[in-house]
Amino acid sequence: MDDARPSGLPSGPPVPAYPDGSQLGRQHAGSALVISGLRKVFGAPPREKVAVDSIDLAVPAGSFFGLVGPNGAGKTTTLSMVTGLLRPDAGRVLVAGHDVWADPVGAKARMGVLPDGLRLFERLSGPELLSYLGRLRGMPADVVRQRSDELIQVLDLAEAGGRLVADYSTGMRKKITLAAAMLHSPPVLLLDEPLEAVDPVSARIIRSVLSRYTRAGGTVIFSSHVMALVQELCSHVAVMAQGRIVAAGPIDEVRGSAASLDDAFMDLVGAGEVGEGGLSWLGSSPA
Ligand SMILES: Nc1ncnc2c1ncn2[C@@H]1O[C@H](COP(=O)(O)OP(=O)(O)OP(=O)(O)O)[C@@H](O)[C@H]1O
Repeated sequence: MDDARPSGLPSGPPVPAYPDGSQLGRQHAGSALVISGLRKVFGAPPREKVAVDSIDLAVPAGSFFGLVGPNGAGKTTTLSMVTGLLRPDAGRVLVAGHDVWADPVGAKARMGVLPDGLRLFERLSGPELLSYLGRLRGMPADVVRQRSDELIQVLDLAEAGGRLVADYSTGMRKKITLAAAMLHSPPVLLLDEPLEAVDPVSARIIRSVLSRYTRAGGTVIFSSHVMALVQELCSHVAVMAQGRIVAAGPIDEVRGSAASLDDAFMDLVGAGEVGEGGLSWLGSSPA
């Protein structure tokens, strides 16, 4: 184990190697994630929906990166293509320098994923699930056991003991999936709404584990609707609206002169206030 890393989490390569010899890889040698011209259209004309509209994005290695946007902006579709779950219509994705579609094994070994809609092996206990996934990744049994014990302890899942994942609460499901995502100590974590629908105690634990991971050199990319959380946790942010990236960069730059990230977000996505005349009936006598 690398002594420079905080204890309680598996060690691993914090700095990605960049074996991708392409111009894109060379141009972004300091990036944990590179997205170029990524596009996804659902349906067929005349009813097609451009969910992700040829986006470009570079996420610096070691950053805590928030992907924010209103409902339907394209965040989940983007993360699904980045993690190799959904085939893009066009574009390239490099994770730690490995092309997700040309070199899926290399890319997937370097990422940990918390996907939208948690599908788990419900009839296993938490430790059994981690053991199974670790062995699937080809990790030695003793390493899997040691890391799994530490993750279960740090994520406060030890009391669940042999309880089946099917009986876990939403917060416990997110935590065991996060443990599975971190087990092989990837340099990049991609998390779809890791803190939504999670109670404050579990949320605090998840936040602290993710902060420790970035302090140890890992890169976290997560989607969220909660602007205060993104402002507090993230070093960088990208704002998506209608399938496009409308702003991206260090959080202070994206916030600009606005009082908060929330205000900047409202300006960027063009959200309006409820007008004076709207909902005037609300609060009057029942009909
Ligand atoms: N499988 C699909 N088939 C058709 N349309 C889809 C599909 N998946 C997503 N869409 C559409 O693509 C657009 C982007 O959806 P997406 O789920 O990526 O947005 P999001 O930013 O993650 O939204 P939310 O914040 O609500 O989770 C939406 O208009 C959505 O209805």
